[in-house]
Amino acid sequence: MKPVDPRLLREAAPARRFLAGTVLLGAVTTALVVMQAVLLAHVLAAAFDGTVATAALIGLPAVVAARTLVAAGGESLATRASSLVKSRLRSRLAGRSLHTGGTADARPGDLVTLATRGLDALDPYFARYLPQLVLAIITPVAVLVVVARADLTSALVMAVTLPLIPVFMILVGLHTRARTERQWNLLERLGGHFLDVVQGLPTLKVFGRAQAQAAVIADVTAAHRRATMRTLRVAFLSALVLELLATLSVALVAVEVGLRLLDGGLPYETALLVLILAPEVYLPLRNVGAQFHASMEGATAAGRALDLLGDRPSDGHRSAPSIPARIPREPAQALWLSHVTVRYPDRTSPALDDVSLAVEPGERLVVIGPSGAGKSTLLAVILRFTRPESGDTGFAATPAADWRREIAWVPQDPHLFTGTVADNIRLGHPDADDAALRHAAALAGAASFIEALPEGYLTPVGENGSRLSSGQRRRIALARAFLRDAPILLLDEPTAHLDGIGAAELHDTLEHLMAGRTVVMVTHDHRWTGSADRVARLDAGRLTIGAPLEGELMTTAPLKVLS
Ligand SMILES: Nc1ncnc2c1ncn2[C@@H]1O[C@H](COP(=O)(O)OP(=O)(O)OP(=O)(O)O)[C@@H](O)[C@H]1O
Repeated sequence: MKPVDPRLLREAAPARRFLAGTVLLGAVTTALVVMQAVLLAHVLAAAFDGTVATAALIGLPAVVAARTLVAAGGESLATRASSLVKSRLRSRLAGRSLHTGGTADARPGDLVTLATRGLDALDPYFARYLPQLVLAIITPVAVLVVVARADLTSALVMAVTLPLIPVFMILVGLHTRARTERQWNLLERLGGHFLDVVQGLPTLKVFGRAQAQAAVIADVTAAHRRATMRTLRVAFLSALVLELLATLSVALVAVEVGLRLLDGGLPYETALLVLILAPEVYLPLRNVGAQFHASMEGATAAGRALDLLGDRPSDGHRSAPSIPARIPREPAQALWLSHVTVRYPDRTSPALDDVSLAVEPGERLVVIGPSGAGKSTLLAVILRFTRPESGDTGFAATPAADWRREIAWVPQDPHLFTGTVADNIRLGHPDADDAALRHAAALAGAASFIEALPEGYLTPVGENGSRLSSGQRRRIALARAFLRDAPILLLDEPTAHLDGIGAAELHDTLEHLMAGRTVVMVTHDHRWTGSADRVARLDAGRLTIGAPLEGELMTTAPLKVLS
């Protein structure tokens, strides 16, 4: 990281007035530092001679008070500059995220970490580091000029030792940069991964991968902790060494001044002035080193935010299925519900009201119904995400994890996890080899667009597939289902939000996937009723076999209802 990031300063253009005020107050502080030293030397020298320098005695507290006020004013101006820059960067990040659902290089979780904790860390950069940087430039020069006019030898000693501090700081900075960047990357990964896992928890549960993800979060947390400790260690050590260097330099001036004072080669008041001013030459540089470490996190985060505000999401194209699916085994447990009622905690009317149905092995049941009728709730009961308030099911006695092994679920908006395309398909069957993976992708009609991606199957998909179109995400979810090769298939609105062409392209793939499996499909799309073995209708939680609505194709056998 450079001492000052020019992009960040450009971003701070609207806060220019505040920053200019900070620089001006820095110059005033320097003048006050010199005045304070001159007055103090005068008061002490007078006291040594047995007199009282009244004017200097009155002026001294006034100068100290003015120094305090100017320092407070400087910090307040710098904080206002920081707030302006933060809110500008935040709104640009939010705008970017809204338009793209993330960026090519950042997942929504990363953006949240950046926009909150990351940009908050800019306060030390603007409120303390930048003002201190100004002081570190103005004060040593001004003090050296004052000392040179009083005593050239001391000024020369200071001029020789002073550059050692920035040289040493640059060396430490180079060493720290990589560590801070690593620490920040890990924190971002942690934020992104956590959000990713929470969003995709239902999918992880169905595929039995939730525990594995918890272990990944634990690993990233531990790595972040180690990186933070390493960065802190370097920061503490470098502060110690800078302190030592500055103290030795002041001691050198003190020895040289003391010897000449004993010789009588230096007036008492001049010696005092040099001794009081000597630490002031090194202090601002020492402080800027400390503030540099405190502000690095914010500056790194802001740099990352500025990097991200320039990228574009990529897209691909669709492909058609080519290879026939193989016939899967029968489910081990019976798929039936008897008098099942589900009521959500804050609702008076039930989401499913006394629903009974049985689906035969290999049968295809299509459940249609308007929005809010309870279709997703029905799937949630079968997936064991929702426990019925009353009623019984054929799978209630089976442990949920075992039952879910029988199921492949393609949700309405499939969740893709951070990782490669291959990782996402393998969720369906973690031990599957590459050949099986490619076969599943081909069956899902996903092979050609995956192979056209920059790194093929090893291309990272971005958080929740932000680099893929919604049709491509759906095909990856279908590939997952093909690879899972489970006897029961649950489909939630498989062609929702697709135009006529998109839905038609997906139709053949879905037919392949459904072939030979026990299928429950919930949908608004009446076109699917034509190929169903049976059609059920859900209305306000009640499953009915009523007369088809106008335009509906309810040409199927009546629904079997368990008594
Ligand atoms: N977690 C929940 N808490 C409270 N009420 C819920 C919850 N989930 C669903 N509901 C309510 O239960 C009813 C059935 O919802 P469900 O999502 O099953 O319907 P749906 O037919 O799948 O709708 P859509 O087609 O819009 O997805 C609705 O009235 C809905 O508002």
